[in-house]
Amino acid sequence: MGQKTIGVLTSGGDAPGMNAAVRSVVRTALKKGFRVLGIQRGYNGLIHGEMFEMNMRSVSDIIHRGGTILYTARCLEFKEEAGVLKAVEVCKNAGIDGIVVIGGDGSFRGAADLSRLGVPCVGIPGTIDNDISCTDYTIGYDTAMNTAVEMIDKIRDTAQSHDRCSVVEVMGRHAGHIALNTGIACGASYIIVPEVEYDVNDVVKKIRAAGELGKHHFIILVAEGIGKVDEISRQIEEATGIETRGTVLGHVQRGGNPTVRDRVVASRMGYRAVELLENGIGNRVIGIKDSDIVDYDIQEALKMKKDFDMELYHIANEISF
Ligand SMILES: Nc1ncnc2c1ncn2[C@@H]1O[C@H](COP(=O)(O)OP(=O)(O)O)[C@@H](O)[C@H]1O
Ligand SMILES: O=P(O)(O)OC[C@H]1O[C@](O)(COP(=O)(O)O)[C@@H](O)[C@@H]1O
Ligand SMILES: [Mg+2]
Repeated sequence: MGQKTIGVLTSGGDAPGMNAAVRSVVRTALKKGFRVLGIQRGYNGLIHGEMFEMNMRSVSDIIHRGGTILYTARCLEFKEEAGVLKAVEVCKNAGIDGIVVIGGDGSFRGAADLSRLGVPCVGIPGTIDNDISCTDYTIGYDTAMNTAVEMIDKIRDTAQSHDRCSVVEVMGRHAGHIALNTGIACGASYIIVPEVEYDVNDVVKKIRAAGELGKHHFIILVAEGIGKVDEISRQIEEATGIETRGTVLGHVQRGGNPTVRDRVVASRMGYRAVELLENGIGNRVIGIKDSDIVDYDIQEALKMKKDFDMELYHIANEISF
């Protein structure tokens, strides 16, 4: 058998730590004697054959950088069978024996399609949202939350100076994990997430109760899955008479240098992904469970459900006065 060739790509929203994962995949594969192809712009680049051979130095000086040196994309064409078939053809022609796909749930659906059609893929969870059920943790989550907290601390300074209420929206797509953790870390008076039903009257009650205990400024955290920051701000201002401002943090949360945690998890996951492909095992997703690196069948992983941390939500509510 000739030399094995492994491809690596990043797909979906970028996440800090993706570069650390790419570096780990490339270095592990090269150490094992494989040829490595960097595929640019996710499945888009795969379909169009945008790829280049990588060596040890191709991943120098990137472990500390946000974004992804391989670029990323959301590729609609790949959601159709014809797009996947095109990609399979490209893989055959390039002699690709397996691909490491760094991305989120959408990217893993694509990886399952490719695996089914004969290109073994291993997924590494890279998304700030932490919305992948089979893993406790996704690459980028820690950095995104630390960035959000840094920003909200600044918002708090101005809210405090003006005796205002600030309603802040953080990312997370349909999940409230970022909102919950940044909310507790910023001392938010109330955290509104898709996983828990909310009534703006309860938010108002909480603000009033804290106000009676001498509080003059308030942070309300809202998950992207709820949105409506302007409407919620207006409702709070009308009901309490407290001047209220809304802020949507947006893409700032996706950038910046990855934290230690993101770099370490990315390095561990990249290593395992290559080990699987080395053994001819595809259609797997890597995860981390109770600090251990694990892997699952992609279809099974996509069927799993992730619990929202209701205990933490309860604690946040109890101590925010
Ligand atoms: N059901 C699907 N089948 C095949 N490919 C998919 C599917 N869903 C998403 N993809 C591919 O994965 C890409 C990234 O998915 P997306 O949901 O945008 O981000 P993420 O992977 O971060 O969740 C999409 O642009 C598309 O190319
Ligand atoms: O960058 P875009 O296309 O505006 O997408 C925003 C979405 O991407 C994210 O930042 C990351 O999501 P994915 O990792 O699933 O791509 C979400 O939090 C947000 O809903
Ligand atoms: Mg996703």
